[in-house]
Amino acid sequence: MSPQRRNQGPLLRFTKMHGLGNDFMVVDAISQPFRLRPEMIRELADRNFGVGFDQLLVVEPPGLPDVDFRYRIFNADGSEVEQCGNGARCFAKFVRDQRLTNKKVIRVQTARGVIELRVIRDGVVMVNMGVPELNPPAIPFAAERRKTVYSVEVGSQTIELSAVSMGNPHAVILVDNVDTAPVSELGPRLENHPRFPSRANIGFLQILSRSRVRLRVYERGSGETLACGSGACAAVVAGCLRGLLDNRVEVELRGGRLTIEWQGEGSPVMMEGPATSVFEGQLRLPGDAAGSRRRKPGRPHNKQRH
Ligand SMILES: N[C@H](CCC[C@H](N)C(=O)O)C(=O)O
Repeated sequence: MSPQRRNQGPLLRFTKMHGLGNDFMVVDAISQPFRLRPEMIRELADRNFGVGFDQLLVVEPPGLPDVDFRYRIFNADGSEVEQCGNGARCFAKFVRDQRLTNKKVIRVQTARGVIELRVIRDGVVMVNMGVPELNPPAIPFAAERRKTVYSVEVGSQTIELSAVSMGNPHAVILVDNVDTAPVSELGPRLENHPRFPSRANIGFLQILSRSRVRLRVYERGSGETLACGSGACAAVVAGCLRGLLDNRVEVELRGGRLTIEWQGEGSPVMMEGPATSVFEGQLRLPGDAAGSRRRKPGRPHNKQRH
């Protein structure tokens, strides 16, 4: 986004937010026109040359009769994805702060279904994250049949993992100590493993007790984040299915704590946690930002399998 080109396009208003340090650029695409190519999203995600964020969250008008908004999610690599739990809490705070609604129970349509956001008080939101998907083809994960723990070959290693979808795909690996877990080495190799045809978020789970865990997540399309809401949900589901956790679990992430509840197969995962606004900003997009087909030279097109 060269400076001289910066002054050609429209001004874009946004709010910078985070959920336990998992940070977002949030855009109201109802009150202002907004459409960005993946390359532009990658530029805006850059923490030196752009705004800097793990995900871009976009608020759009509803596409279904019984929902309040459409909720679109883009990773820092520009890939559009199906779910973002920390983002959902921030979404609820954003639409109320921006006076787009005064509801305290907000139904939003994502790429993988409808989720319900319940504002407990300002800055604290409970999200019904939906029923986890465990059947391999729906995750998607390549396996002959559904198992609680799969063995996956990564180079010369065999990794034991659980596979869960919260709308987005997750692998969950048990570790003795998240502080020494091979997040940066194993995370990207599993994120892009062929058995995850849509890639995956990789969670490293340390069990402290039946109601307390620690978790680090190497996120699909963004790398390790300080917190991952859908990852916390997937980790609790995996731990419960392994018989290691009770129904209500405190998940300690590097950015803070989430409360996750799951009553077992067929029931939705409930997540409660904070949502924080940091600042409001505006930026001028390059004149051709809004989606002309001309590709920018130079940047390798990111490997996106969506
Ligand atoms: N990286 C994720 C999207 C964001 C999830 C995370 N930030 C959360 O809070 O759930 C994916 O590609 O599925």
